[in-house]
Amino acid sequence: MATATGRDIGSAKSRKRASDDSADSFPKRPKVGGKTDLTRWRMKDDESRHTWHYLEDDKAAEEWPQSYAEKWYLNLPMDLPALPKATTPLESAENGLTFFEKLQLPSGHWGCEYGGPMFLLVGVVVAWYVTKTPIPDAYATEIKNYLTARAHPKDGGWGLHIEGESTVLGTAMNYTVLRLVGVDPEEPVMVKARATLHKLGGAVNNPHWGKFWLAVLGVVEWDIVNPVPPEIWLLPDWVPIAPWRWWIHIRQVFLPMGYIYSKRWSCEETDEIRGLKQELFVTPHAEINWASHRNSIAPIDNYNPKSWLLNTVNWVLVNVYNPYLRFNFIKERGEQWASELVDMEDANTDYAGLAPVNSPMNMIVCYIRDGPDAFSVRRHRERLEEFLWVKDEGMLCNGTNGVQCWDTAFAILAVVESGLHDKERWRPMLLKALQYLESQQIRENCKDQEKCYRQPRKGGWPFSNKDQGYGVSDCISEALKAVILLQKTEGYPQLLEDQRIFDAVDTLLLYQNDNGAVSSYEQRRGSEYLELLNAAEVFGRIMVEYDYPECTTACVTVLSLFRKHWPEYRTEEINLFIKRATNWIKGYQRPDGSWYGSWGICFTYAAMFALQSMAAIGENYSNSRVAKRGCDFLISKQREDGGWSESYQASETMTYIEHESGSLVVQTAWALIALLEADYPDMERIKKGIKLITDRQQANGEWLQENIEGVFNKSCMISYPNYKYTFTIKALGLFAKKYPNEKL
Ligand SMILES: CC(C)=CCC[C@@H](C)[C@H]1CC[C@@]2(C)C3=C(CC[C@]12C)[C@@]1(C)CC[C@H](O)C(C)(C)[C@@H]1CC3
Repeated sequence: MATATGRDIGSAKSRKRASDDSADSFPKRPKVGGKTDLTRWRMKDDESRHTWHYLEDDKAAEEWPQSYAEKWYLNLPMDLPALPKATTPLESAENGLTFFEKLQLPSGHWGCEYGGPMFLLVGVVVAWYVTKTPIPDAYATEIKNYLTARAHPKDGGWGLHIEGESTVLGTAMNYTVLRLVGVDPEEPVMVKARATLHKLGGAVNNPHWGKFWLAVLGVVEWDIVNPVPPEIWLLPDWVPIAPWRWWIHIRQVFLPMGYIYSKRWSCEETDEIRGLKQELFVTPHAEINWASHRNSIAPIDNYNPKSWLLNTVNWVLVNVYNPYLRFNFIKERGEQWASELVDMEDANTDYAGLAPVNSPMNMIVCYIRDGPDAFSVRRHRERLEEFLWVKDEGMLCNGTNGVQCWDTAFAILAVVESGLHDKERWRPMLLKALQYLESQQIRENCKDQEKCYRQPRKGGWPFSNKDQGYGVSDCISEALKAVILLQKTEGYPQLLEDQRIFDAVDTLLLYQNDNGAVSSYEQRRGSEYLELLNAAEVFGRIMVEYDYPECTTACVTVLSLFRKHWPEYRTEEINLFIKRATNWIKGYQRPDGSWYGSWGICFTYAAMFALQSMAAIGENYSNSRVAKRGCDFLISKQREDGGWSESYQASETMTYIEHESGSLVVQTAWALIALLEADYPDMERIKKGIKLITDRQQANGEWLQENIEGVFNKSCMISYPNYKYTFTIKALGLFAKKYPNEKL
């Protein structure tokens, strides 16, 4: 059989079968193909633990009918009637809410796909594969469908995220996924992807994380993987590079990765692995000098090239430390401590894990260490399910185990800030949402908090759910704002007594950095110089916490609200916090009046937050230079049709770039919220944007999905499908509040 690059890899069928002793214990994958029946998929909301189930028979499907939310996730017809046409912005907001209410889940929150990154599914599938977890046929089929649908139309490869160009990481990893779930290497999708991978130099050009996954599978030798010594965890805390100072995501990934690297553990060889060994490389596998490719990387993957310092450290580790100085007792102590830290992470998240990169790695650590039947492995196996999502295109891996608390907080805020929370009509929905947030507040600090380098989390809210259990500054803030606003409205129950509100504030006050700004999961602990040790070539700004206008603003707005209602509680500290935070926001404004946003695209998203901060301290277009410049920047980007449109490339390049697809509803809403918060005086300009939003509203009240909204680490995009409701409704509502007599 000839590959698209002409090399013969031997037919999958004629190849020698895996030797019976090793391969027999592996669940055999049947041929994958076709489609599942989308009307048979159900998403179980077990107190916001989401898992997808495929109902095999009619009876089961009848007994568990598909909800509106499920139909919406799967893009199936919802058959909702057309609503009376909105004649005012407020009616349009209510039409939007009528639709959005239908998507609320039984436990009171909203669910959604959280896709975009194309480097996550590989972790889940490799973890399943090496731990011999059977992969249900319906999963395999829909994974194949998703990856086929998302293969780059130009060359059949995959990028770092769904909008990106094909890379080695994306292509080699997703090709591997497809092989592991049972796709035949001769299928057109594989042939095309393989050709692209070969053009990019094959899998030896994988970035670090890609090489790691292939080493776990035994497709490459460990010599190709740059060092991840678990001994680094033995460094005393005062050392400036000690890992407790790193950003939580890189820290929790390096931890299990280090353990597995140190063990040089690889899965036994199987048919699929033998196949991958032949298919992923441009030269014959046996002839590859693995060590010589440690630093090989395709230019397209090399977004953040390794520093000279890291290259030197790696060289010393490989050529001096590993062969001559790595005494067994140091190695074992490093492994032992890493293993204990993995256990603490598992205990603190009930095996859910921080995110879908470290979670499957932790599962593999447990498998290596505790054996296949251990509770730890079984529990991980269950929790891994929660990262998966099914949509019309197929099955994908979400960026976290959901967006539950985050979206629910914004949903409440949209209604309250539109002034609609007083209306009886919206009370049941809001009450359920409040009950949900109540149930998800984190009530206890981590077990062994100091030992595992966690900061207090009691009183906080996570981004997804309480099981995951990581407080994030802005998730705490937005949720607390939603809770306070509702609880201070007549007719809503006081589900959280004051002490629980104080707990949230106490936790929040721990987040401020020395310069007044606020980061994401923790206060900053290390210097930006640690970026010199960034080994993950595909991401920038990943080694330490940074200052974010979004997170800083969220804290400013909630603390401003809090002090109005509880003026006596920690008054001095709160006043100082707000002052220092808003000063930082002012100082962070760029000469053109913009702010760089890290979690949404990009300057538009940040402007919304920064101008809210200014509003919180009474600064607006007419009395503040900062607010005026912020508005002028936004206005300079308004398009002819009244909308805004920013490309994900703005996040990558840190310069404003318009999206080629024209105005976008979500970004228009962000810009309008910013202008409304800042009291921008030209109503007609704002109304033009409002018109764009209402014109795009469908008869049943919904808005359709447009371009991707979110981002992380500058280079990877991620979807927030509920933003097209929460922010549009908020923009419409704010406008209606300010200009109640304006018609559409
Ligand atoms: C590089 C690695 C380890 C990749 C795994 C994916 C995670 C790092 C991403 C996926 C979702 C993600 C973008 C998220 C955030 C951090 C990084 C995450 C967890 C946070 C919590 C940071 C603070 C933000 O304001 C906000 C709350 C919006 C996001 C939410 C999603």
